[in-house]
Amino acid sequence: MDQFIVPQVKAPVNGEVEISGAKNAVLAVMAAALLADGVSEITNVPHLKDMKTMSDVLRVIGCHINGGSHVLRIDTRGVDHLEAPYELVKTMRASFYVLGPLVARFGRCRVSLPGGCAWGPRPVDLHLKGLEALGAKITVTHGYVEATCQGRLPGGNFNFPISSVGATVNVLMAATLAKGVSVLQNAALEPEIDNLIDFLTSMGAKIQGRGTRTLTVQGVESLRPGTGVTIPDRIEAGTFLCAAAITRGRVKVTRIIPEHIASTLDAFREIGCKVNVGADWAEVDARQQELKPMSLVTLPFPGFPTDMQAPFMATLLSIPGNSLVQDTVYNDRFKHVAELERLGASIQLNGNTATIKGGLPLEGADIMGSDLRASAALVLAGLIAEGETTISRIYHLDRGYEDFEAKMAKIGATVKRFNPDARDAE
Ligand SMILES: CC(=O)N[C@H]1[C@@H](OP(=O)(O)OP(=O)(O)OC[C@H]2O[C@@H](n3ccc(=O)[nH]c3=O)[C@H](O)[C@@H]2O)O[C@H](CO)[C@@H](O)[C@@H]1O
Ligand SMILES: C=C(OP(=O)(O)O)C(=O)O
Repeated sequence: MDQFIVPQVKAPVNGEVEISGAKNAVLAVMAAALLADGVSEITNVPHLKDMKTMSDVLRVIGCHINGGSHVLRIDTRGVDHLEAPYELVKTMRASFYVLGPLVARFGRCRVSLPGGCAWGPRPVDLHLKGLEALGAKITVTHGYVEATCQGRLPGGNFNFPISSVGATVNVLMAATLAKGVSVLQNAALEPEIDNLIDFLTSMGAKIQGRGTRTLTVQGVESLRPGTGVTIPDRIEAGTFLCAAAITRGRVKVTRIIPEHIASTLDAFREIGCKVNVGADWAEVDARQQELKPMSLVTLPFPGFPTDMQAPFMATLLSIPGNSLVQDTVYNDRFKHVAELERLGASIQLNGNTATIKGGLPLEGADIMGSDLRASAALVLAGLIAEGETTISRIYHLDRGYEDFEAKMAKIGATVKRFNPDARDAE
């Protein structure tokens, strides 16, 4: 299994990074391709392990997938197996997105419950309740969800009791092929939902309320294959900006949509970084700045994203004084805390709130990635830890950061990949 070696940065990072397409947007759009018969095309697709996993899920179902550089073509004409197996779904939660499209288009499917939680329980009850509200019959047996309906889904109304990106994706996709009108209330507002709505609209779906919490969907009898342009990855952008803040350097991220990272930029301003923003770029400059601690609370969009919590916590470690980090989206998303402590960090965890005593020197150590963003946080901390930090289980990070080491190199940070098993075999 690959590991990263992260030496301490010799000088504050400085440079420009071009941001890739958002993996969380592509995953939803790939599943949505199942709603039509034919070849859908998605551009600005990052080369990531998650894209391969979703491609494997779609292939099992009978799709043919090809493409070129950052382009994916999904041909659904061969769909003949309405099942997503545990072996694949367990490795990536978003595989569960095939449930809504398959039951809406084919009237039945069998999809494994997503297992192997990265940091704690991540239920799918709202996906199931929402699909039931549209008229699907759902049973859960032996770890599989079976969804059926007679003919087309009737459609219906559903009020999400809490804001859920994944449940909104699944239920929205299913509603597009329902017989009647469906009204989804308290739908998620994340930019990835808008990206999905744009793709569904290109397929002929009739959706009103884009950008609001109430989506009204007039179901149609069939959809045509779609074309989608993936939005930039707001979490990748935020992570590279953290590299600027934590090393007191400067990073400009390009090919982004600045509004998508507004809350993250506000947090950088609050700790005292200079933030410059252009039409499709943003820059964090922490050179010669005295940074100050802050209280950070994660919230659904447009609030500060839970996916940025771990990378930002690493940043706060570098700032003298006490900072607070509260995750209200995922109360238990703190697997990185124990690993950061191995580097010498002082973090007190109480429920969903961490108190960080910043400004203490960090020392390189052997540490382990537990999930995608936790792994990114460990790399960031490694940049300022004295000596060398070795991070194992970086397959988590590979799920979501394209060309990570090359992009780090562009801003002057060394992140070396190596495989200890290959070395041992020599
Ligand atoms: C592939 C993808 O896009 N993943 C993102 C997606 O995950 P995901 O879609 O899994 O996250 P949700 O928005 O659904 O989760 C938000 C909250 O709702 C709860 N919940 C969710 C569904 C459900 O059926 N029941 C329930 O109780 C969750 O436990 C959590 O507390 O949004 C999260 C929140 O922005 C991000 O951290 C993930 O990176
Ligand atoms: C947690 C993430 O992804 P997933 O929901 O697929 O685990 C993420 O992108 O940070």
